[in-house]
Amino acid sequence: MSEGTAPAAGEAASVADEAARERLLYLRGSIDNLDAALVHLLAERFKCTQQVGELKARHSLPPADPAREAAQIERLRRLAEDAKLDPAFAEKFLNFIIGEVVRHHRAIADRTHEEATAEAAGPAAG
Ligand SMILES: O=C(O)C(=O)C[C@]1(C(=O)O)C=C[C@@H](O)C=C1
Repeated sequence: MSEGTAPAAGEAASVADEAARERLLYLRGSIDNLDAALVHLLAERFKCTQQVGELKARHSLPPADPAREAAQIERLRRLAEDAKLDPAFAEKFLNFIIGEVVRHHRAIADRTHEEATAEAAGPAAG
């Protein structure tokens, strides 16, 4: 190439750097969208489990159901494998979420029990 038309080595590198920066920004935009979707999905899941916790507390059902959890984990590991996601990670993630749900269930059960006890004791004095 004749002098003056070929980009200098430094110029080529900065074009490549610029393309890499654009690609990084593009990918980060998708990551931000996916993180937002995850937050919304989790919020909906916790809305459901809140109702499950209240139902369980009202009917004196145990907060945790290990058989159900085992079935969920087996199913999620299968789905993860199909989706080329590490099944061990999927299992850890589900266990983390369920652990939090069970903690909420226990708090709801304690509150429900306290309310029922107070009601059975009759109107408070004073
Ligand atoms: O399905 C239930 O019984 C729930 O309480 C929900 C849930 C879950 O988060 O998926 C949580 C705790 C149980 O051990 C099993 C499953």
